[in-house]
Amino acid sequence: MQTQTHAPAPTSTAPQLPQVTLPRNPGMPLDLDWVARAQTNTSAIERRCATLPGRRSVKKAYQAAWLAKAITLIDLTTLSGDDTPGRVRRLCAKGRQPLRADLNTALGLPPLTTGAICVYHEMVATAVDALQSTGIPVAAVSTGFPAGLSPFHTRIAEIEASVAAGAAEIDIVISRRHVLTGDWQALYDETCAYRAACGDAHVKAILATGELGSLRNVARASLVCMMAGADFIKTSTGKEPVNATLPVTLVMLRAIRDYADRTGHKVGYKPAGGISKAKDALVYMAMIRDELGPRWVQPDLFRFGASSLLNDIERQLEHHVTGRYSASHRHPMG
Ligand SMILES: O=C[C@H](O)COP(=O)(O)O
Repeated sequence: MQTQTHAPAPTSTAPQLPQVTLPRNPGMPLDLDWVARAQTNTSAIERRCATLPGRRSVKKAYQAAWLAKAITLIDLTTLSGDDTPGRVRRLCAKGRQPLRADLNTALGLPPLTTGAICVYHEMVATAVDALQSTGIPVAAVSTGFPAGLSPFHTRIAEIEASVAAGAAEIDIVISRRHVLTGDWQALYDETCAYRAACGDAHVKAILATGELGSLRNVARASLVCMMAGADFIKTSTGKEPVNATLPVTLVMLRAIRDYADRTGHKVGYKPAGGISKAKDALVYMAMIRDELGPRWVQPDLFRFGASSLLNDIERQLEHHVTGRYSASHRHPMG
């Protein structure tokens, strides 16, 4: 029988303005021996993931604190073909004040913000303008998102244009074919070029894990992207048939741990796509805390890529305060 543990409340629910205080991952030369040694034990990984939600539930008093913390870790995202400046401005307003003021007060929380606002390049200028003097970074999905199959020079130009428009973080998509053909040198070179084009903007490397074929490929691609200087590794675009999962998360977190042990550089993690329930967010947070420690549960090292998670977290916090759930249509965005 599984025993439920009460995870301690996060040390602080007030890391509101995401400040990157860590030195960036500078990368390292491609180490093909290390890449080849990366293995995964799928059945052990699946067993561990199956038991985690029961073993690491967060109960009552701590739950609200963890959910408030989760809000600060969200890259609040809109990546739709029908995005408009108006929608992006509303999203930014939600990012500035993600929780209804009465709930914020009742919970005794300081002002919260989301970790970032994540949009297509075309919407970067609008988001930057809407977030002026908030300290909330704008993340742009560039490099021919989501497939990453546009000509290489246009992918580089897109990064440069997003940075020039004010994006502080660039979510790049890797070429899946380099992984599927085992061309690690090509993946490394591509990611190095993206990082160079980003300049001071931080690089989140989207692996599109649902298209990589195996957990071993996920582990190897994670290592190669970190060797190439990725500041974050991210699971998915949200557009693949399978997006963030716990097994993929475990593999990527262990790659991050190996890389930190060996190089001393902490790389961030961003699960993205299909994370829409507060209870699932708590499981991800428990896993990252278990695998990497509490330092990683901060906005400079952990983000959820999510378009609708905030909606459910706000509903759960409303229930915590009032004992009632409001209809989800009362939370039209986030
Ligand atoms: O990077 C973020 C994802 O595209 C968001 O996916 P979602 O809409 O399933 O939450």
